Amino acid sequence: MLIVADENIPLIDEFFAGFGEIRRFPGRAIDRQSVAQADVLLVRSVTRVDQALLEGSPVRFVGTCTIGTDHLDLDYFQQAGITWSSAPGCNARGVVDYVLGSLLTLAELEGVDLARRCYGVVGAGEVGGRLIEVLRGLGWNVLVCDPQRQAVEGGDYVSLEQLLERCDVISLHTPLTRHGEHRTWHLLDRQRLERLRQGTWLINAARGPVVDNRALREVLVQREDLQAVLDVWEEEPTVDSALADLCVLATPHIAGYSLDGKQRGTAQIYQAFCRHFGHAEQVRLETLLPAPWVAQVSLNASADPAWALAAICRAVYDPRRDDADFRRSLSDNVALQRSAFDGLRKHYPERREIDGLQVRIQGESAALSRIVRALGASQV
Ligand SMILES: NC(=O)c1ccc[n+]([C@@H]2O[C@H](COP(=O)([O-])OP(=O)(O)OC[C@H]3O[C@@H](n4cnc5c(N)ncnc54)[C@H](O)[C@@H]3O)[C@@H](O)[C@H]2O)c1
Ligand SMILES: O=C(O)[C@H](O)[C@H](O)COP(=O)(O)O
Repeated sequence: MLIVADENIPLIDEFFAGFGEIRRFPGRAIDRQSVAQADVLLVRSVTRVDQALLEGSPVRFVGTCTIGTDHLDLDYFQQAGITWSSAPGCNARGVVDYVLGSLLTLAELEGVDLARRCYGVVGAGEVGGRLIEVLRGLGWNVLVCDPQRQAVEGGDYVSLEQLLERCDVISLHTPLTRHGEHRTWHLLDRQRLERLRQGTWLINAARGPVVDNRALREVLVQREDLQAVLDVWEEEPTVDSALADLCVLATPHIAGYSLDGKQRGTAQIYQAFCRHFGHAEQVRLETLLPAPWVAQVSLNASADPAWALAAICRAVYDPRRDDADFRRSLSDNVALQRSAFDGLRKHYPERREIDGLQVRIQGESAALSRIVRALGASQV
């Protein structure tokens, strides 16, 4: 069996070495020639997998070690009888940690109390659902827009217009879809951006084109009251550096890049591969993840809760470092800028997830215990 894989998929040998030859390529360089003899294709989000790539190749299984599937032509797979799998939820926690870190940064810059803001989560799936749970666990006010879920479940959802009208923080967690009643391409278009409440914080860690980037740049120039955090870009790896300059935090599509999340992505594809080819699973992710650099933090029960929240989150992850690395990499030379974007992602430092942390509270504090619980960390 020949397995062609994106070179940025971690643990590929650990999971797949027993099954045949593995050939690695940079994701953006995977072409018809690379897959001409492949039985299995394992990709990340940067490889467009469609008829133009696969027609005439022997590929019968495609795995993407990502949550997003907008780079796959699923209609073609069905028509061509190609089995595929993504890795639902694999890096959802990483995105939640990114949003938390962004909120902490924004709160510090503007001197506001996070508990007094109204949060709007657009898309309540793996990422949005976990985020809602954390924010509500902290006792914060959260409104949710997810028309598909609303249609199936009924319940406590609001329309996008109501959410934009009432929320001071908007966090986007929809897939990128270009067709249909609920398409998300330019979901936040110029009209909606112009209507954002005074002082709104907008966070996009979904896909770049969910926000009209050009309109956002122009609106941010006109309205200094708005604050934007962007992890994803409409033409990435090309970045509108004028837009990046206007953002409070700007990062190169790394919101979900926890080590746990990336390795979980490979493990999920391995499991789908084993199911498809009828192999027993021999490798377990738990045996491969290294011990985290910071396993435990200790807080005194007298700590101010807002300070404690920041201390716990930042012990694990602080997006300001990613923002600084990204800003240093921006260049007017498009080729250099694109390769820096990919380089930062390829050499991303080890980062773990907040819910893997142990928190020791010296003394008794119901408020601190609630924060630890809400974050999904364990109190010891
Ligand atoms: N920046 C990153 O590193 C990163 C990491 C992971 C995922 N993502 C992106 O985030 C997206 C969401 O991930 P997920 O795991 O939560 O996906 P998911 O499929 O579990 O959930 C998406 C939710 O969005 C809802 N939705 C779809 N269209 C909508 C619309 N028009 N308005 C409101 N809600 C809508 C769906 O009903 C669903 O509940 C992924 O598709 C991916 O593109 C980005
Ligand atoms: O969809 C996802 O899972 C995320 O956007 C993921 O972080 C994409 O990472 P990439 O495949 O581009 O390395």
